[in-house]
Amino acid sequence: MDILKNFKEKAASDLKTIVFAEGNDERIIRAAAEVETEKTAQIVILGQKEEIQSSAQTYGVDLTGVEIIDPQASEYIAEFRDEFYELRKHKGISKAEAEKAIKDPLYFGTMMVYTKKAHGMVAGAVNATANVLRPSFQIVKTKAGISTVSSALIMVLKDKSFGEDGVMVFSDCAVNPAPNSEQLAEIAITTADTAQSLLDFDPKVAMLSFSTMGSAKHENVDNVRNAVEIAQKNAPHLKIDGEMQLDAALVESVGKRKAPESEIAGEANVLIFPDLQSGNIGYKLVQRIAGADAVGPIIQGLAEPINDLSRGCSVSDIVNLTAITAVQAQNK
Ligand SMILES: CC(C)(COP(=O)(O)OP(=O)(O)OC[C@H]1O[C@@H](n2cnc3c(N)ncnc32)[C@H](O)[C@@H]1OP(=O)(O)O)[C@@H](O)C(=O)NCCC(=O)NCCS
Ligand SMILES: CC(=O)OP(=O)(O)O
Repeated sequence: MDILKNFKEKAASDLKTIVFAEGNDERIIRAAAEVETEKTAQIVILGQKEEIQSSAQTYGVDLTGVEIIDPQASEYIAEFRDEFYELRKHKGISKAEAEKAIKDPLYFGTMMVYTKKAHGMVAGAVNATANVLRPSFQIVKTKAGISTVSSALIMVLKDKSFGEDGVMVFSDCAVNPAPNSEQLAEIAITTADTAQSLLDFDPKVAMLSFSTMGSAKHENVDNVRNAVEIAQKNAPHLKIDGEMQLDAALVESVGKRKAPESEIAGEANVLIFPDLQSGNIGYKLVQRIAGADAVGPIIQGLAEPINDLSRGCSVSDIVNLTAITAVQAQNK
């Protein structure tokens, strides 16, 4: 799979430090050792040192070169508590609550990134997405010019006739449960930027619906139609079109029939789902039934690279997302 090889080569060319917050998971320990062997990042694992070392021995994995930090006993606790307190005191948090919060590995890892002790974090093999994202929203916050953080999945398909030689980008499949038109427009523009900056795509963005160019009437369709209008107005240089059904977005003959005026119908390489129900189900259908590799979710719009895994991830999913996190850190 060439694109993943490319990410790894790029990551290896300028090593970044990436935190794995979930040292209590076998896949994370195995992935840390693999990243260390492949030399695509410098890994810090969070957790209890003796426990992680003993697990590594049980799995027959060598963690030489991997740093282990215990958030419960780290020299950074006082610094992180004070920084986090300053960031959240307007929400009525006390210093004791701040200390309790930052001893949680997800908060501790996010504080490491915020204070530049690491370049990025990967988590979510054990924790649900909301728990991975909340600390990043509270601590590192959004990039300048972005108000809605979202996610992108790089889908590497078996059928090379779709997207760019079988590679497509799907969004938002992990963050925003029910985006309004403004948010959906921002998600489309941010995802086009991710497709451009990470994959060198000329993005052709289809905004998906159960309707194509007014063929059905419903408030959910209106939400997508309005989003298309906003996205086209805010980013006139991008090829963004819709609303359209999936077949019109992907199949040339159907695109010609249903959306003859569209520049991207039938050849979309970026798919924007109307909400999280369809996005999360959609990517998992393609991953599990069509046998695609789903790389991500890559979180887009945060000020620092912090990425989420699916709890169903494999060791190689973690290794791949780590390389992408390192490349995001290089591109900052
Ligand atoms: C991500 C998520 C936890 C945020 O939920 P929320 O209820 O808005 O969270 P909170 O109210 O605790 O908000 C935390 C902060 O993040 C901010 N925030 C929430 N969503 C945001 C977004 N998409 N972009 C930027 N900031 C966001 C809030 O404004 C808030 O800021 P503040 O605390 O400084 O005021 C929620 O959208 C969620 O659960 N999404 C679904 C995740 C999921 O289950 N995915 C499926 C599997 S991948
Ligand atoms: C991205 C995603 O769906 O994550 P999880 O499977 O952990 O809920």
